[in-house]
Amino acid sequence: MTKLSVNINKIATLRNSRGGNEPNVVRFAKDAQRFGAEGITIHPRPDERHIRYQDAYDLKSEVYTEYNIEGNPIAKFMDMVLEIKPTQVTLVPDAVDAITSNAGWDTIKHRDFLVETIKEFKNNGIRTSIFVDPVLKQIEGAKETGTDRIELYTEAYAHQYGFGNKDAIQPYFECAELANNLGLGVNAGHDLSLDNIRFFKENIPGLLEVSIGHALISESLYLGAENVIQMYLHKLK
Ligand SMILES: CC(=O)[C@@H](O)[C@H](O)COP(=O)(O)O
Ligand SMILES: NCC(=O)COP(=O)(O)O
Repeated sequence: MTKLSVNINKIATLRNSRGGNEPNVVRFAKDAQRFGAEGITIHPRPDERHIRYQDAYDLKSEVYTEYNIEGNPIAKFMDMVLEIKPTQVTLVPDAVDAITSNAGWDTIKHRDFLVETIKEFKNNGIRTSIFVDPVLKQIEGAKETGTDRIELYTEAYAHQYGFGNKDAIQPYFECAELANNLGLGVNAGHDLSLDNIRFFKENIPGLLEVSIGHALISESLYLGAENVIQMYLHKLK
């Protein structure tokens, strides 16, 4: 079974554009879960341009599905995650000024840092996942870090699928198969959408969770959030 985790960053982007508290991220998270979402994802960035650290705290008592917090484990982020204790933390190696995530970890170069960081989260009962490119040696490196799961960075797949290039799934298939064999759980995310999700799901063995934000919120403007979440759940069956 593949769980759908709804990334609500974009709700905060809209809210922040006017000040005030509309749309309300806690209300949206509650509604998304009521509509069937099996998790809520947030990715607070150091400049807090969308989800703010305070939102992460406000959501804690309202997320009764899986709470996934993504981000670069700088000190402020680590303190916040260790205090909130979400279901899962996903480590993403973003530069401070990144517009959006644009690369996975080099799990070989940053092995020692990842080992230490992951140990700290796991000692606090938080499941860990690390964002990686679909490269076999990075999956082998991920295994060495002690992480529970990987999150496959799907931007390249989504982009190529949009051009009709279905072969773009191949490195993801191979990496997922390797991860399964190594005992690593497999998550995926970035630019997944109603158009490309079914083919991805059908071809990735043991896909445990997808986190989807930008497309899902955009599609919801046209079709409504309840419809859209139901459509994803149907495609993920
Ligand atoms: C790791 C990942 O792919 C997502 O968390 C994505 O980066 C969302 O972040 P933004 O909403 O800031 O684009
Ligand atoms: N981890 C990926 C995520 O949470 C959402 O990414 P996107 O759908 O906004 O590209």
